[in-house]
Amino acid sequence: MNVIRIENLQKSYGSGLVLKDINLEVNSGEIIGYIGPNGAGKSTTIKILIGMIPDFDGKVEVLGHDVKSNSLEVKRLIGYVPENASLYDTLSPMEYLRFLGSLYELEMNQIEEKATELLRLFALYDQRDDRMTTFSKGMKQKVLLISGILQNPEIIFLDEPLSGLDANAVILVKEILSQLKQAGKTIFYSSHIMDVVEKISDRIVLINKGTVIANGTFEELKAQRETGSLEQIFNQLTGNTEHVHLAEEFIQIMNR
Ligand SMILES: Nc1ncnc2c1ncn2[C@@H]1O[C@H](COP(=O)(O)OP(=O)(O)OP(=O)(O)O)[C@@H](O)[C@H]1O
Repeated sequence: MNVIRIENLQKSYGSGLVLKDINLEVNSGEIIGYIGPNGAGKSTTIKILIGMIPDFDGKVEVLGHDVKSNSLEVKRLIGYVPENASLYDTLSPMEYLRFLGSLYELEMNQIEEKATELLRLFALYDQRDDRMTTFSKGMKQKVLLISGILQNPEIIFLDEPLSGLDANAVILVKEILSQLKQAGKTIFYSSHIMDVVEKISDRIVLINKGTVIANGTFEELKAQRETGSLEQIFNQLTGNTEHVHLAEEFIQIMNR
């Protein structure tokens, strides 16, 4: 069953067309690794899917709801972990999670219990009432991860979710994602950390300059190329095979 359907999606900012013609279907229970170079349009796609960007061309449905005409229902059903640790950091983690939980109309005692326990699992229990202005990037990212799953959503959209996390937290999040998948959740996962995408994704969708240029399992993508790792496939498909020369040029300019 399709839980995400994207048909002929186009998105412009001013005169610049950043999503050219995206067509994509995601099945229930799949982990999609959504990858591409900087500026390819990954975050823009995710923001359209979660109903944050309403002005686009084409048809986008999430869990059977048209995101343009029914974005509130979509927002109710999905979880979103944004990139760049963007949260209200003058609040404490508990205040932030109470606020988020109440937007999702969760019971206050349920929010208290779940938030406290999830913060404990991420080693943030002792800081649960501290203002997040003093938090490191990774500590903020942990709070964002909790806020994306607090309401037990059907689909979880993660935009660079491992950003700033230490090695222990990365292992924990990878395990959480694979157990969420086993529990039937659909995960739309965008990241630049190729070895993690390679390991956790059922299907990898590679976009470049606003267009899907590859869509398949890691084994399928590998079978079409001579190269072995997803990082090498990514470099080959997005035309970046010049990194040694680029690095030499970089150092030469630096030394001038
Ligand atoms: N609010 C905006 N106004 C104008 N242009 C924007 C805006 N947001 C994104 N863009 C442009 O749209 C393009 C796609 O950006 P997007 O953030 O979706 O890329 P991305 O694939 O997520 O990149 P990254 O890997 O660097 O996070 C870029 O050229 C970017 O400059």
